[in-house]
Amino acid sequence: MAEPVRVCITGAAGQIGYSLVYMVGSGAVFGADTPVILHLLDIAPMMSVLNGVCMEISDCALPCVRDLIPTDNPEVAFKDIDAAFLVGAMPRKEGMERKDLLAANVKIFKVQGEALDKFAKKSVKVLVVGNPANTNALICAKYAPSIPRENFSAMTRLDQNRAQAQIAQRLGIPVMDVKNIIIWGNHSSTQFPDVRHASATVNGQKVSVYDAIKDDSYLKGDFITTVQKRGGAVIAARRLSSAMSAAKAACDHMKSIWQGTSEGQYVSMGVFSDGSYNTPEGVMFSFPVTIKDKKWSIVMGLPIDDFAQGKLDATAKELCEERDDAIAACQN
Ligand SMILES: NC(=O)c1ccc[n+]([C@@H]2O[C@H](COP(=O)([O-])OP(=O)(O)OC[C@H]3O[C@@H](n4cnc5c(N)ncnc54)[C@H](O)[C@@H]3O)[C@@H](O)[C@H]2O)c1
Ligand SMILES: O=C(O)C[C@H](O)C(=O)O
Repeated sequence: MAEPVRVCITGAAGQIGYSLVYMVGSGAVFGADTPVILHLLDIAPMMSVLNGVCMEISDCALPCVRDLIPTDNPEVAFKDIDAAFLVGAMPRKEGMERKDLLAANVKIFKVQGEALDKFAKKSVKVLVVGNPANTNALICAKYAPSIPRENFSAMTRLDQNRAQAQIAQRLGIPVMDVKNIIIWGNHSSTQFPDVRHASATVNGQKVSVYDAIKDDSYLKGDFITTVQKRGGAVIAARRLSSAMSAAKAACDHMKSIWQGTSEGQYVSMGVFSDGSYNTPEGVMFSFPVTIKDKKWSIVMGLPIDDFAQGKLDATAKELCEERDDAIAACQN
């Protein structure tokens, strides 16, 4: 068996945590032959619930789980970790936008950035799930200056999965036959789910999604708004924000980092913008990326038409506003 990977999951006593701890423990992310030591962080009042989660994980008798470390102490949670899923944060309620969570959540990511900086391995890969995810990831990285900023990313994989599922359902094909849908920008209602470069395999033939769907007004209208508003629709239906699908997407995201992307395929994640595609440098912008040896590269050279450029500009503007608000909130 390989060396154990130390994995921290924050908010482990919460909704997403309940699915995520199991999925990571089952070997779905780091591999069925890789033992994991799970560092599970939550706040002090949740320790009894967290102990219950640990009892259940233990009762699952998962071969990959080498050890469980439940704690409310960030030093213990982040000590020598290889990977972190930063989930612990307040979820939004009906009627809120994700950016309304900024004031409540951003300081958690400042404190956790400082703790990661002190206690985690410098090679740690940090995935931020807690909302507003892009801007929380930016703040977390800012307060962890000794860790390369490329090691931080924000989750837009749930949006990618949602978009892929919508197209597959529309075409009546399996989800795996839809490839390379892109989520640009913020994990918010300004995100741009883009199928212009995506392909679908229909009746054994690989064609562009545009040619397969043959409905411009759907692809430029309802498809985009459905994906943009899917989180809110789940909240309206469940009275709770998405959890199982969020945990699955977090696993997909970290698995892409750990195991790389396959030839010809890309995935979307919020990463530091280097100004590519005329986006503002330094914000955590969701781009299509390929990954090799745990390092991501933005897919370059995709044509951007006027419609797409308008969408990219709108989500970029929101990310700049969030960044400025977050930096101000951290100084109070
Ligand atoms: N990026 C995405 O696609 C995506 C998808 C779904 C949910 N989310 C976000 O994920 C976050 C968690 O959602 P949830 O449904 O699991 O919420 P939840 O309220 O069920 O669980 C959150 C957990 O985090 C804990 N927590 C709070 N502050 C903490 C801290 N400082 N350190 C450690 N733990 C802390 C809470 O005690 C709780 O157990 C929310 O912000 C939600 O909006 C993001
Ligand atoms: O929408 C939310 O607030 C939760 C999450 O970000 C989601 O997309 O489901």
